[in-house]
Amino acid sequence: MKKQIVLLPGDGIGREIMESAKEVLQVIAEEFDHTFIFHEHAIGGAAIDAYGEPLPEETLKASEHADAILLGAVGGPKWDDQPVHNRPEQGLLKIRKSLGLFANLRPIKIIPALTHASPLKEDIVSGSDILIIRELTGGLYFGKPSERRNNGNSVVDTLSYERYEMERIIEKAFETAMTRQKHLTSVDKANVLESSRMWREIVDMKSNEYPEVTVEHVLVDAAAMKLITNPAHFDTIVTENLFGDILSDEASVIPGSLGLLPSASVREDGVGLYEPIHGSAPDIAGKGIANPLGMILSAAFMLRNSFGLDAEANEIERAVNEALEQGYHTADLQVKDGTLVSTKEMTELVVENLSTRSISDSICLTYV
Ligand SMILES: NC(=O)c1ccc[n+]([C@@H]2O[C@H](COP(=O)([O-])OP(=O)(O)OC[C@H]3O[C@@H](n4cnc5c(N)ncnc54)[C@H](O)[C@@H]3O)[C@@H](O)[C@H]2O)c1
Ligand SMILES: CC(C)[C@H](C(=O)O)[C@@H](O)C(=O)O
Ligand SMILES: [Mg+2]
Repeated sequence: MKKQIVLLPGDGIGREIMESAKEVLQVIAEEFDHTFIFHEHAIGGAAIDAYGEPLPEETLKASEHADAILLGAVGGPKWDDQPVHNRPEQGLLKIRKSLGLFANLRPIKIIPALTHASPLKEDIVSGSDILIIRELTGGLYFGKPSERRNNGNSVVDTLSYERYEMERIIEKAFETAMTRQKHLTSVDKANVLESSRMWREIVDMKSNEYPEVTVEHVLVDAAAMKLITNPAHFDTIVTENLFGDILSDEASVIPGSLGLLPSASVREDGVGLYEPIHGSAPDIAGKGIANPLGMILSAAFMLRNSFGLDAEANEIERAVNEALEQGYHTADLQVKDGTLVSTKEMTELVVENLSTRSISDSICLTYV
């Protein structure tokens, strides 16, 4: 299989972990006889420095023509003085919006080798397998007006959604729930927000089309509490943009670190942008200690979801688990014993485990 993949490393640790994903994909390409052609482009702060804007035209054009896009992370204190409309983060919002990537899938699972890594009690997190489906191209992030008024003494941000924007993400959530445990939790703030009342109406209407799916409505504040006191309660969660952003970072304590979680941002035709859910981590950028596994697992997510390469994605996930099983971990993971490794070392361990598999497989085949 031949695929054109656009790489957008971005800023901070985004640049460090993108190297890891690239290396893993190169090994997969060799092992499985694929051709992955990488096209690297600037986004975020790096693009502001080089082109004066966070999403240059050539980055967007290349992304439009790609088979899939991998993104590291954007942002950092260097660009704090930029006006809001030209901050690094706007590059990310604009690429999501321009490519119509309205559905953000954020799976939260316990990695088998990491059952002890969560700060939560093991019996609480045990068996957790959650998919947060976050609306990604509407809500407060994109509503107009968004501005200071009255000589800077008042401010307005706008939460706006069109009906079709809610309908398509809710439809996606029902469809996805049908492939999972058929339990859908819709998260909103319908006790206060008009937008949430419309959201709830649409969920209730859609539920008539999916009688097999059990639906519950949970207010976002209670959902935040339940997510970490009883994560095993949840299967598929659907929510609007900002609530999904906050809940997914919170949910990362279930497996043990923000550095572990991958995501896919997709539209109806399956075109996707894949990125870890975390940011550019300015506090550790440049130190070579970032956890590359959320990025590597995002590459696996891309292979499975955009290219249908299940065996290859499984292979990466197996190699990640194996590296952790052997007792290696990066500094973000609070595991008692084991060996602390750098970003590069963790990447090499994953790569070695990919290769080991091929060697042991061929030995097995010889004996069979
Ligand atoms: N998708 C994105 O590009 C994205 C996502 C979130 C935040 N951001 C941006 O990143 C910048 C920093 O934001 P922040 O500090 O609030 O959030 P962050 O996610 O960058 O970091 C939060 C904490 O988690 C740690 N962390 C994150 N990823 C890690 C990893 N892979 N390995 C080890 N530790 C990791 C960081 O060191 C930090 O202590 C901001 O400019 C923000 O806007 C970008
Ligand atoms: C950087 C920021 C705009 C972004 C978001 O809020 O969507 C990030 O937090 C994320 O989760 O991808
Ligand atoms: Mg976020």
